[in-house]
Amino acid sequence: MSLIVQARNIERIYGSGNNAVQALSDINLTVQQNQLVALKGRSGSGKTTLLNIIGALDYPTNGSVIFGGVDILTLSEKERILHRKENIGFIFQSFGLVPLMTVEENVEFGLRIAGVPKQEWTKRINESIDLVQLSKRAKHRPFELSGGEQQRCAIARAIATRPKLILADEPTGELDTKTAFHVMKVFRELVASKQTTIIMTTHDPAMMEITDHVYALEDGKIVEKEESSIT
Ligand SMILES: Nc1ncnc2c1ncn2[C@@H]1O[C@H](COP(=O)(O)OP(=O)(O)OP(=O)(O)O)[C@@H](O)[C@H]1O
Repeated sequence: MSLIVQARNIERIYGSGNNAVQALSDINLTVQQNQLVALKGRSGSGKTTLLNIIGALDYPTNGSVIFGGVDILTLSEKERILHRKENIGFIFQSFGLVPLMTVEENVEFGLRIAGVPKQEWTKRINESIDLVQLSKRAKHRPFELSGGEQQRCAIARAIATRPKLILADEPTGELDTKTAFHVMKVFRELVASKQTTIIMTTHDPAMMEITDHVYALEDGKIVEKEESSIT
């Protein structure tokens, strides 16, 4: 097994002076390739901030993030954009779907941005939409979908590009229990087939059970790392 992500001594302070908020401090975390890892913690404990930093969407105040052996803080802005495009799939709470595009067009848009060859598109679109059980809604636009369906569309878009790493902020938060378990099963299959590594946040202990490791965050610090019973 080899390391895909290593966060070293991460600190993130928002603002300055009296308004400074210490969102993260002394974060050390290592994630092996083809694992499914969860971050848990109360609201405001720093989970999203950490995902943003690992995903090269934000800079830590101190510390470094190593991705596949490269310190991403040494990359230029252009290289960071390319790194995100080529290596990372994001499933975030705002979903980031394009309102005027149907489910399949949104997934296609993700493939186009990631630079996946055009001849692959149809297969990948059908496969990923089918995996999240959204085929019946493939021709619908986001405003015609429920919150959970929009979330599954965002998941389909992220998995279609087969990124090395998927960062998912509460990916099952909008889903009913049955659908949430189905999505976790899809995540496990992707990880088992060695297609990807997934770091997700969740509040749900039942979802944590399905992961390889759970990191617990409290006030911006990792307080425990649990091995899941599944592996
Ligand atoms: N842009 C910002 N400016 C100032 N403070 C911020 C900013 N973003 C987050 N914070 C603060 O940083 C801390 C960590 O926030 P973060 O969103 O990472 O928590 P979280 O664990 O993801 O919470 P939730 O489960 O509610 O999404 C919180 O105290 C939050 O108020």
